[in-house]
Amino acid sequence: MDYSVTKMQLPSPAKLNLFLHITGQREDGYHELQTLFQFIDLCDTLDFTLTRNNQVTITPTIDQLPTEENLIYKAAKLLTPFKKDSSFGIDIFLTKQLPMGGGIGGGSSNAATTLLALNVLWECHLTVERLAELGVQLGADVPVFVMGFAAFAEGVGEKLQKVELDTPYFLLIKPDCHVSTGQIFTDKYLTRDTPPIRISHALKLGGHNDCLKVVIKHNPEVEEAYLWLKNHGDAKLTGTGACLFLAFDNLRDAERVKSSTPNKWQSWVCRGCNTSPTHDALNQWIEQNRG
Ligand SMILES: C[C@@](CO)(OP(=O)(O)O)[C@H](O)COP(=O)(O)OP(=O)(O)OC[C@H]1O[C@@H](n2ccc(N)nc2=O)[C@H](O)[C@@H]1O
Ligand SMILES: Nc1ncnc2c1ncn2[C@@H]1O[C@H](COP(=O)(O)OP(=O)(O)O)[C@@H](O)[C@H]1O
Repeated sequence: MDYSVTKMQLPSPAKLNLFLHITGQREDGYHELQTLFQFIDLCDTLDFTLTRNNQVTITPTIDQLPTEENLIYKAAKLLTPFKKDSSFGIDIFLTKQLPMGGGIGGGSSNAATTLLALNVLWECHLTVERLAELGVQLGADVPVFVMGFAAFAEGVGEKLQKVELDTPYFLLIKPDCHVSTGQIFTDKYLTRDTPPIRISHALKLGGHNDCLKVVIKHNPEVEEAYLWLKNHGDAKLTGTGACLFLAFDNLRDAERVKSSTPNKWQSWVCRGCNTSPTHDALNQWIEQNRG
């Protein structure tokens, strides 16, 4: 055994798309993007317990989501061929805090956290690059969570260049609606021809979110929250929404605007991070449990 300890607890953070440009569409229908990913310290928690029964269990189940469709389960199944011992199984306890379908990548993050944890507990010994390559099959956002650094991303989000960004406080708001990513990407009025920019341009000048107009058209609740947040600064949509965010230099200002946020919207104050909290915790676990 690489490690005698059979339990591991890891945070599974959300991401923000600080901007999201759609630069084209591939023949398979998927869209070519340019985006700036940053993690935030708002996290789910996953507790892993290694077993010897060759089973994958996840508790509690997510409402209306069969276990086989849970991205945590799919991630575990992807790693099964690489287990050092075929008897290895895993019990996973999920503490969900991240809203689903909010454009903050909770499902993708859970999948990446599972890949990283099982790679160690099941002694698969795959590189993070290989895990990211496997992970993209589960979702375009999985690679950035596996690699664990803030990144300028291209392709469908899997071609990553590491970046160091300011780490502001963010006020994150979730309007009370669920945006369908598929519906946004199939809308004929979606802008798909934003000219590609260079990374230096992206870092200096930022960008916008091409999905905003179409998301607002389909979801009046997002428009209402966007207009409200815009009164306080440069409000942005993350991914295909529904979550919106606004950056602040200091915690006090972020908390002040949060306290005036209408109760009908969930809201959080969080901090941007350039390294994924999953990686910080995993490195600490490895350091503590090395033989
Ligand atoms: C838009 C982004 C930006 O970070 O974030 P989210 O809003 O989902 O968090 C992602 O690229 C979301 O990627 P991913 O998580 O794989 O999207 P999925 O829910 O699997 O995709 C749903 C559908 O959207 C379309 N889709 C998705 C990604 C992409 N680059 N082009 C697409 O055309 C496809 O039709 C796909 O079947
Ligand atoms: N472990 C998981 N956590 C959240 N959502 C999951 C999970 N597994 C599968 N899903 C599915 O993925 C969808 C998108 O989830 P999520 O990644 O949180 O949204 P988004 O990419 O919009 O931020 C959910 O609506 C749900 O059906």
